[in-house]
Amino acid sequence: MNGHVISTVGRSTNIKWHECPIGKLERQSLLGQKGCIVWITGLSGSGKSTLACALSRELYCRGRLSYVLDGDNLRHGLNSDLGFKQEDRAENIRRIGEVAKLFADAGVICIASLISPYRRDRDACRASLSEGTFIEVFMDMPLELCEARDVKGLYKLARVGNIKGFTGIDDPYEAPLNCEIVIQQKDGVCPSPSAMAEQVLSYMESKGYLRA
Ligand SMILES: Nc1ncnc2c1ncn2[C@@H]1O[C@H](COP(=O)(O)OS(=O)(=O)O)[C@@H](OP(=O)(O)O)[C@H]1O
Ligand SMILES: Nc1ncnc2c1ncn2[C@@H]1O[C@H](COP(=O)(O)OP(=O)(O)O)[C@@H](O)[C@H]1O
Repeated sequence: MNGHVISTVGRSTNIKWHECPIGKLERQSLLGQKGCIVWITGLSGSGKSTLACALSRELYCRGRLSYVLDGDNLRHGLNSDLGFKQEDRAENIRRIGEVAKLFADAGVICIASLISPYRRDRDACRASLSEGTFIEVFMDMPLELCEARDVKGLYKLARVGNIKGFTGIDDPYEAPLNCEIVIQQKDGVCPSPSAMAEQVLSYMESKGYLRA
């Protein structure tokens, strides 16, 4: 950011960016890792929260600092004013993306797990970050599996029309075209939570995220 320019951003006029001498690089070397966003997208019941928790625990065991932003959880607070129509989901993703960006700037491995059904919204978040900061993980699980799990009974309600606009039933889900990681069933069997976490961890390890 240019430190001297007075600018207008959205409805904020006459604002100026303040640089701090302690920046992302200093924080990263303190933590021994690279701040980034692991963005887990997929249908309800596809295992996003399960992977987020397993990954966070594995990182913790390896002495790495992470923080989980779960769509469901953030809807209890920051995003409690949002519903599920397209513009609300877009705003949900934009806000979580902005919060995740702050965590990544803090040097933290931020794990965002939310349906984020629209490609455009996910791509906008990616585009607002520097190269390599956004690691998109697609939970490529068949609708039939997610629906069979139906932990919260929401698919059942959606099928009988008691929930309108439910992702995968009567609302769209746009799969990523070029994501970094795809989690899939093998021979019709879903990998265990720790195997899913291991797949993400080995990607992170090989790309150097787990060192400053
Ligand atoms: N209409 C509709 N469509 C999809 N999901 C619904 C809906 N209504 C409520 N829920 C519950 O909300 C959870 C999804 O919230 P997200 O913030 O991840 O959604 S989104 O990214 O804004 O699309 C989702 O939780 P997960 O199962 O964890 O994905 C559902 O439990
Ligand atoms: N890899 C897995 N193996 C077995 N069960 C899983 C796996 N991932 C998720 N589950 C189960 O599926 C259900 C939905 O998972 P969850 O993580 O809540 O999905 P989401 O956050 O995408 O809605 C939970 O009961 C969870 O225990």
